[in-house]
Parts: sequence; structure tokens; C-alpha cells
Amino acid sequence: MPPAISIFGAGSWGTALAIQAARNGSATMLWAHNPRHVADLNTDRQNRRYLPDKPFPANLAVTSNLKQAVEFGDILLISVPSHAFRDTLTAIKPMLDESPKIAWATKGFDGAEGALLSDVAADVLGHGAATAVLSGPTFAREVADDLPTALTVASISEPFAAELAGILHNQRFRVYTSTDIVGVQVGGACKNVLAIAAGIADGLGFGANTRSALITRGLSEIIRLGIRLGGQPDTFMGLAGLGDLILTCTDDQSRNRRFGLALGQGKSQSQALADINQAVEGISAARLTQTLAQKHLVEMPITEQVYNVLFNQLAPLQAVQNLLGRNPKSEY
Ligand SMILES: NC(=O)C1=CN([C@@H]2O[C@H](COP(=O)(O)OP(=O)(O)OC[C@H]3O[C@@H](n4cnc5c(N)ncnc54)[C@H](OP(=O)(O)O)[C@@H]3O)[C@@H](O)[C@H]2O)C=CC1
Ligand SMILES: O=C(CO)COP(=O)(O)O
Repeated sequence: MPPAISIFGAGSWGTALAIQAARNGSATMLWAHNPRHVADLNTDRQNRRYLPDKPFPANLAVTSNLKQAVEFGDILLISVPSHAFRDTLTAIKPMLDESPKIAWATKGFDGAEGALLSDVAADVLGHGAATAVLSGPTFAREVADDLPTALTVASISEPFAAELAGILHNQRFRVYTSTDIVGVQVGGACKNVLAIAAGIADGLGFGANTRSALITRGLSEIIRLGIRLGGQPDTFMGLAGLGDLILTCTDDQSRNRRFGLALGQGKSQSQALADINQAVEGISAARLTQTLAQKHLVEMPITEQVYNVLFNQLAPLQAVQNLLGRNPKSEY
């Protein structure tokens, strides 16, 4: 019998992961903070709002009772947006046993300074918990549809990474393990900023050459920051780095890319957000990546232009011109 798992956050990604764990045989509990949403999920046996037409397996239960969810799972997996990560961990902390196993699939930074979520977890939980992060090129809809997908689970505890991978892994869902929690988190948070940039460029009518240049130079930015923060260079060429960057910069399933597209086409941020009506992590990630880049003296020109578009009223076309107007330099 595989370990039981509780997943916190019933958006598109938490729901897809719950379906994946359940169809792999784990007793699975999905927690949502809104009791009315939970009532709908239990009545419909599907998540009509975020993943319509994907019926829940029989071994997937849903609750809004936090204590019930914490006590249910041998492993707890957090999949709320980054703005809710610290509060969710803080709420579950008093209910945990002495050696909890806690993972997250959230992509982003926390707080005013751009803390890694692993640092938030250490801060809230202390160092007794086994922790892991799950990241990679994984659109929720495709995972729910059982389309082949590969991703990374990173933990400094190799047994915990292997245990979590074992719960989720099957022939349609390849889970690779890593010990580079820093690199995996930086890749997952920063690619959302570049997806906004790629969307802006496409929305303005630029072509495939521009998109490829943004992806490649964007990867250089991620690598520079990631190494400065302690990540391993190889990680950024893997699933949680280049893999997720390509996915979100090139496919319109990405909310971050669609947000950028809308800005490039002249929509306001509030109109673009209202149309998407889901998490767009790249907005806060742009602010916090810019903060980290300044603090650590890392050159991140594309991120800086996205930041100025989002927070300093810079026109999208001017942002592209600012990038193109930079002095010629050596590629490496
Ligand atoms: N969707 C995807 O394909 C992937 C997403 N991710 C990451 O997963 C994380 C979650 O994203 P995703 O599921 O897509 O987001 P969605 O926008 O689909 O859903 C967000 C969910 O979070 C819930 N929520 C919001 N605030 C809180 C809170 N304070 N406490 C508890 N729950 C809250 C919302 O509930 P309500 O609406 O009822 O308020 C909603 O169920 C993000 O960091 C994202 O980057 C990673 C890989 C793939
Ligand atoms: O992280 C994701 C896929 O790996 C989802 O990307 P978006 O949040 O841009 O939709």
C-alpha cells in the first residue's frame, strides 16, 4: 500500500497532482480553503472551475477541514500560490507530528526580500521536518489528461525525494530526483518572469527569432542568479530550468505567457488578470527577482524590463527597445 498523501490547495495544479497520486494508488486527500468550493467538489466529483471534465478517482477525498487533511497524509504536499505559502505552513504547523514530511509544488519567492520557499519552510517548521520541492514543465491540464510528463523532485533528504517520487511516478509521469533544492526553486520562480517577457514580445507582433533570443538570454539570467544563490549549474539545463522555461515561454496554456501577450496587445494589467482569473506568479516573481538581482549584483536585463513594465508604467514596446539598445557584448 503506497503512503497516503494530503494536498493543500485545490487550484488547477493541486487538483491535477491529487488526481495523479490517486490514480497511482495512494489514498489522497485534497484540501481547499473555501468550504463552498469543497461542497461543489464533493457534489460534482470533479473540479469544474479549474479542471472541468476530469472526474476524481474514488480514492480521492476532499475537505476544508485543515486538521483532518494534516492527520490524513503520511506526506503533505502544498500547492497554494506563493502569496499563501507561509500562511498555509503556519496554519498546519501546530497540527504536525514530530517528524513531518512536507513538500511543495508552489513556484515563487516569498516576502519583501524574495526568500526561497525552502527558507520559509525552515523558518516556520524548524529543521525537524523532511522537506522537498516538486517542479518542472507540467501544465496541470496535461497531467490530468495523463499525457506523458517529466519533472523533478528535489530534497536534501534523498530517501524523502525517492518516497515522494514513488507516490507520483508512473509510465506517464516520470519523476526525477535531485538534491539541488535551491536551483530547482530558482528555475521555477524565475521562468514565470521570462514567460511574461515572451508573451509581451509575441503580443507586440515580434517573431520566433525574438522569442528564442528571450528564452536563451533569459536562461543566462536565471543561471547567473541561481548560481549566486547556491544552485548547481546543471539544474538550470534540466527539467526545472530550461524545460519549464521553454514550456511556459512557448505555449498558450501558460497563464504567465498569456498575461504578457495581453499586455503586448495593449490590455491593462487589471484587464489581463481578470481575463485569466487564475494565479499569475510572474508578477510577484518579477518584483522579487529584481530585488534579488539588485541585492546580489546580478545582471538581469530582461527581468528588469519586465519589472519596469509591471511596476513603473514602462510601455511594453519601450521595454523591448531598451533591451535591443544595449551595447554589444560578448555572449558569455
Ligand atoms: N497550473 C499549473 O499548470 C501549475 C502550477 N504550478 C504552481 O502551483 C501553484 C498553484 O497554482 P495553480 O493551482 O495553478 O493556481 P490556480 O489559480 O489554478 O488556483 C489557485 C488555488 O489556490 C487557492 N488559494 C488562493 N489563496 C489561498 C489561500 N490563502 N489559502 C489556501 N488556498 C488559496 C485558490 O482558492 P480560491 O480560488 O477558492 O480562493 C485556488 O484553489 C502556483 O505557485 C503555480 O505556479 C506549478 C506547476 C504547474
Ligand atoms: O508552471 C507551470 C507549468 O510548468 C504553469 O505555468 P503558468 O503558471 O504560467 O500557467
